Amino acid sequence: MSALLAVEEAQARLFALHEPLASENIAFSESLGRHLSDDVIALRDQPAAPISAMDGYAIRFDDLPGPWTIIGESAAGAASDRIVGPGEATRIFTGALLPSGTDTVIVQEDVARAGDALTLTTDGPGARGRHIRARAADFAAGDCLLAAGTRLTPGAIAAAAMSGAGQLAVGRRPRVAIVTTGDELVQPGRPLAPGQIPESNGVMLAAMLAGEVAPAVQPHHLPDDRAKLASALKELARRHDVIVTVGGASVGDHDHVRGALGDAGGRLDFWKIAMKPGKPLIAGTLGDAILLGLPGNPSSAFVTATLFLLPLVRHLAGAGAPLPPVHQAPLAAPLGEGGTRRDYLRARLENGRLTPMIGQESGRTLPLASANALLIRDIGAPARAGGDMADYIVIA
Ligand SMILES: Nc1nc2c(c(=O)[nH]1)N[C@H]1C(S)=C(S)[C@@H](COP(=O)(O)OP(=O)(O)OC[C@H]3O[C@@H](n4cnc5c(N)ncnc54)[C@H](O)[C@@H]3O)O[C@H]1N2
Ligand code: MOO
Repeated sequence: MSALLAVEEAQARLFALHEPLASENIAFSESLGRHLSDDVIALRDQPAAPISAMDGYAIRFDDLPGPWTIIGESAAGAASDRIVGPGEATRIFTGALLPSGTDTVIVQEDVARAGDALTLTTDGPGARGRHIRARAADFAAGDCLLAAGTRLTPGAIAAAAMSGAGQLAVGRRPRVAIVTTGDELVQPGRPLAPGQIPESNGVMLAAMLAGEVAPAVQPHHLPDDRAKLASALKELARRHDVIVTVGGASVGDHDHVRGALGDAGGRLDFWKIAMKPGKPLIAGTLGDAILLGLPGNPSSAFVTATLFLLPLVRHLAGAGAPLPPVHQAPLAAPLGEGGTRRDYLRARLENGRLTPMIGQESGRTLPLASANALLIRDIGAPARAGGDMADYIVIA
C-alpha cells in the first residue's frame, strides 16, 4: 500500500466505512448545529390568513379618501368577529388578523383620529392590499421548508418552529475519543524534561470538535507502546463511534497506530494521502468504530482534521454536505507551481486576497494561530501571478 490516495477518494472511502448514525427526536432548544434526518414539511400556511404588517387602521380601499367610523379593534392573537361595512374602519395592530370586509391598512401616521372619526391627513395607501401580509406569503402547508441533511442554524430553527412541528428528527451526535500518542508529550503547563514538549494537538482537536456536533471530549494520552495502544483502542472502540489518534502515523520505529489497530483486531482501510501536509493519514475500522489516525505534526494534524475528522463527524451526524466548501479568491502575490501532493497552504485571506503564511513546515504550530484559510494548490498546478485566482477553504 504505497501509492498515495487522492483526497477526494480517501474522503469517499472514509464515509463509506459507516452510514450516518440513527436519528433521534429533539427539542428546538437542543437543535443548534444538528443535522435534519427528515425533510421539514410545513404543516400550516404562514400566515394562516391575511394579517396587518403595520399598526394603523383596516379599511376598504374603495372607501378612500374617507372619512371612516371606527367600529372596533383587531389585535394580534385574537380573531375579529365584526364584518366591516362601507365607511367603517377598525383599529389594527401589526400581526393582527385582517377583519372581514377590509382589504387595506392605513398606517396611523397617515390619519387623524377624533373619538370614532377617522380622517386622512396624507395621500394614504397608494394601492389596494397595502400593508397586508397575504395568506401563505411566507410558505404554504405542504411546502418543503428544509431538506434532510440541513445543518440547523438559528434561522433554520426558526423556520422549523414556524412550520408547526413540535420537535425535530436529527442524526445522533457521534461519540469521539481523542488519543494523543508520544513519549515526548507533557500536559500543557507541566515542567518539561529535555526532549519533552507540551501536548497541543489534543486540545486543538477537542476545540475543533467543540464547534461540531460531537459532545465535549477530553483527550486520552498514551505512550509510544504498541501493546498499551492496542488495548486502549479496543476498549475505546466499545464506547465510541470514532477514535481519532494523533501521532505515530508514519514509518518510524515508534509509530504504532497501524500495528496497534491490527493487534486490536481492527482492519486498515487506507493509509497515505496525496496531500501536504498530512500524507501519513490512516483510516480503518475496529468493531463498529472508525479509527482515524492523524499525523502528529501540528499543521498536519490541523489540516487532516479539517479535511477528514470534521467531515467524518458531520457525515455520521447526518450532514447532507459534510465537506468544507471550496471558495475562490485572487492571490495577493505570485505562487510557485504545485508538487506531487496537493498542498493545503496555511494562508490569510485579507481584503479579499490570499497570502500563504511564512513557515509552511508541518511541524510548526504558530502559523495556525493566525491562518484563516487553507489555500489549495493542486498536484502539478502551474505557477501563478498575483491576481490569479486560487481555491481555498475557510478555517477561522
Ligand atoms: N522516513 C519518513 N519519515 C517521515 C515520513 C515519511 O514518509 N518517511 N513522513 C513524515 C510526515 S509527512 C509526517 S506528517 C510525520 C508524521 O509523523 P507521525 O504521525 O508518526 O507523528 P510523530 O512522529 O508521532 O510526531 C511528529 C511530530 O509531531 C509532534 N507531535 C506529535 N503529537 C503531538 C501532540 N499531541 N502535540 C504536539 N506535538 C505533537 C511530535 O513531537 C513530532 O515532532 O512523519 C514524517 N516522517
Ligand atoms: O504530511 Mo507531513 O504532514 O508533510 O509533514
